[in-house]
Amino acid sequence: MIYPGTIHNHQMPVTLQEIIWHKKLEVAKMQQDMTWASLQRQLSSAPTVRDFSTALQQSIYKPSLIAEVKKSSFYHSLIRPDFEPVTIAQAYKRGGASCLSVVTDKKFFQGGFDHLRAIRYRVAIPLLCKDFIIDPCQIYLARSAGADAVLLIAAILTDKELKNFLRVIYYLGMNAIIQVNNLHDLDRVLELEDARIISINNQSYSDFSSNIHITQELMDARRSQLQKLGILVISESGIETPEDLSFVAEAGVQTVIMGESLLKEHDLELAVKNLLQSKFPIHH
Ligand SMILES: O=P(O)(O)OC[C@@H](O)[C@@H](O)c1c[nH]c2ccccc12
Repeated sequence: MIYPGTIHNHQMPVTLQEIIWHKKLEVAKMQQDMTWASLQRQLSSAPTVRDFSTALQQSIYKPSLIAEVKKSSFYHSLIRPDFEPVTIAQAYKRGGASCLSVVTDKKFFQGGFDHLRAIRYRVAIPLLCKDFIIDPCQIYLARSAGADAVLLIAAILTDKELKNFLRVIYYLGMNAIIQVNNLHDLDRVLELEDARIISINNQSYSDFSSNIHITQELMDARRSQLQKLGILVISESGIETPEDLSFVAEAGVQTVIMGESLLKEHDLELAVKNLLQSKFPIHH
């Protein structure tokens, strides 16, 4: 018989609640170490914003690609041991990625704002800050590190927080990408007046498994409303093959975010080129 006390801590699956619990501690510590004046100074010397959504819309590839710079994830452990953020970002750009997603969470993904900063000065395409945003100070820090867009996860924010954070992001001249993985959250986001980019996450927040049919399901349910509102839709998580890419494209998304399947390849530039130039039929 297994008693709860015999379960070792490292065997317990990570939950979204646990991530947020740690994120709250991280944010509290960040705020302790920071003054308003130093934040303002950092912001005023931040590199200018690049236009994330225009870069996606002007891509010659349909769907366009946001390639993700991510060293590891708690659910799939170390993805790329020879992780060099700038080298990876440069290869992605040469391959044809329109924008990059840079994971900045340290504890669960081994990312950091320093990755964002380093890439910003060396690679000339727009950058998304991929983190668990629960406080406006993270948005300010993302901007000062050179982010052009910030991810907001609908499942961890109230409607009021979503509205406030959107306002901060737009005030700083950036784009917001609002992530949803179910119809309830998609409908909440559609109620917001100024959502412009929505990302359908194919991932479950309970076991972090991915299923690209989530994209099809949500698109089938709200395709006309999304079109009418002129919202740019992204599909992310678990997109691995050219077939997966055309599957979500046929469901109606304009862009994909891909990380792990690219990062597993030795030659990243070639991996991106092969993916974007693969001739799978896409019917519209
Ligand atoms: O590596 P994948 O399966 O291509 O997925 C990328 C991205 O969607 C995933 O890393 C992700 C989804 N939501 C996040 C929030 C934070 C960090 C990372 C993520």
